[in-house]
Amino acid sequence: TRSTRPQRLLKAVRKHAARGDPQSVISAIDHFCRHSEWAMNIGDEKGSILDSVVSELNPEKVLELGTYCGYSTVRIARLLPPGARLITLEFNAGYAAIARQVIAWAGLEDRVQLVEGASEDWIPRMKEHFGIETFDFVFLDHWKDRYLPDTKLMEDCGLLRKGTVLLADNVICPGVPDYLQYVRNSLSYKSCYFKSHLEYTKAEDGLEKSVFLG
Ligand SMILES: Cc1ncnc2c1ncn2[C@@H]1O[C@H](/C=C/CNC(=O)c2cc(-c3ccc(F)cc3)cc(O)c2O)C[C@H]1O
Ligand SMILES: [Mg+2]
Repeated sequence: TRSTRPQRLLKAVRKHAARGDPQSVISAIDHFCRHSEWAMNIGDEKGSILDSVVSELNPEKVLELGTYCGYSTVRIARLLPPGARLITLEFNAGYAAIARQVIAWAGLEDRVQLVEGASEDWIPRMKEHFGIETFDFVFLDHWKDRYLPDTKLMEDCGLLRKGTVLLADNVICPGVPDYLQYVRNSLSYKSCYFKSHLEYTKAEDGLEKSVFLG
């Protein structure tokens, strides 16, 4: 049977990236998506904004919602100190299988825990199952209608602390209007918009950075 796009993306990583070299994995995926097949990775332009937010924050405990092929997982994990931990949630088994191999090729499996399952099932279990008190940084890039309910769920589960940073992809395209309205009007967040472009295209998109005020 025909291979899937994530399988072809992994093949391109194995062919063009050096094992243990996260930057070459990132470049191989960006090249594949720009010249072979578009895929919904955050990409190089918005990825540089993600890099600057992570580097400035130096987070110890990171949560990513929506792993897909692991592109943003690699972008974030490569910037973390070895003691730091990134938990990434992905409910599609096929995507999870590819992402595990992409993360391993980059040599970052010691910092990343990929959990297969739905965010709404795992967010309430972060404390008892992973011993997480609160997250320092959360990257939202899963189904767009899940951003707001999952943010409220993280608040209710006490997983956010004063200063926790939420960074949301795709706030223009495909768009997350309910989430944007919430973080921009809630007294519990200080929010700002980073204008950019939809990965590998000229269409407008952007990231919303929201700091939880407690
Ligand atoms: C609730 C939940 N729990 C765990 N994993 C979850 C989950 N919801 C989705 N996921 C997983 O995240 C991934 C989903 C991501 C959704 N992202 C998107 O739909 C998405 C779509 C576009 C886009 C833009 C313009 C176009 F013309 C076409 C597409 C661009 C992007 O950057 C995106 O992230 C894969 C899925 O299995
Ligand atoms: Mg996205």
